[in-house]
Amino acid sequence: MTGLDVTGLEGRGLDERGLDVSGLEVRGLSVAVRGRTLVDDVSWSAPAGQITALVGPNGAGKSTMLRAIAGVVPERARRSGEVLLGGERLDALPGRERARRVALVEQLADAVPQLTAREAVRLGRTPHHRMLGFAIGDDALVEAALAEAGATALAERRLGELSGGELQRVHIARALAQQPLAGAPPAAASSALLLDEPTNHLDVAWQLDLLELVRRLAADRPVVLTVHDLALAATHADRVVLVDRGRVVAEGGRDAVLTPDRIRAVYGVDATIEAHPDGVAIRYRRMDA
Ligand SMILES: Nc1ncnc2c1ncn2[C@@H]1O[C@H](COP(=O)(O)OP(=O)(O)OP(=O)(O)O)[C@@H](O)[C@H]1O
Repeated sequence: MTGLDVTGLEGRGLDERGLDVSGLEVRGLSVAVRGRTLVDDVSWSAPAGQITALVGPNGAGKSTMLRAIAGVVPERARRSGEVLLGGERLDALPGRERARRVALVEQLADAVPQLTAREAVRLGRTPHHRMLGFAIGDDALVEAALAEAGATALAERRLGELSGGELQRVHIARALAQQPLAGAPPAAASSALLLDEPTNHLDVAWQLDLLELVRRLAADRPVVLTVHDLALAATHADRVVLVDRGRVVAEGGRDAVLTPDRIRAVYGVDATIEAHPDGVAIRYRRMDA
């Protein structure tokens, strides 16, 4: 089981207030579309070197938050607040530069079935070029990204033939290729990886595989993932941010955030939480049962 030490930031870039400026920090972020508030003045942080799980009921605003951090908002949306990475304001950066710093792997990431995995990963280099095209060094970065995501063996396969788990790896490789010097820390310390429901549609073995990959990637960058399985979040994440109706209900270590009281208040179900040496198990019951 992963330790959940929210104060374990020694050796990281702390500013004079003790905040981790090498990580991702969301400050007062709001997103509204046609007068409806989807994300309501949320503030939370995701330190580099840790996995931060964003959890909450359907429609709570998790995907909208990740998209807003990556600079993607719905049409006619109004966004306010700040997003900092390594102490630098991301929302002030041009889109292309921002895309190099923050990579988002979406739930239903669009996949052109005819593309090979290698071609799809190459597209990750797009924010590094003025026009569509490739530069010297791209090939090596693409191969490094494929290797880092454990997708080298898939390079020549077409996306349309891949399983959900294989496709997820290719999407992660593309996200890594999008960032500066993929696979070459410490430059990667100034980039962040956002994964929207990365374990969706994966069988348990693929889930564990993916979470091991995510753990490796989190070694030198902040990784934020959304997940519905609270036991998985409690077992594999270092930090948990609980979201409900566009707001942050709680943020911090597993024990502090995922309590039966909070689960009841947010999801409307009773939960029994058991910590085991190899993970956390949660049983749910209807409140009136
Ligand atoms: N483009 C959009 N225009 C208007 N409303 C939107 C748009 N995208 C999302 N919403 C609304 O914003 C709210 C939050 O959606 P979001 O997808 O962020 O939630 P979520 O927590 O990721 O949900 P889930 O767990 O079901 O994926 C929902 O009520 C959704 O209907």
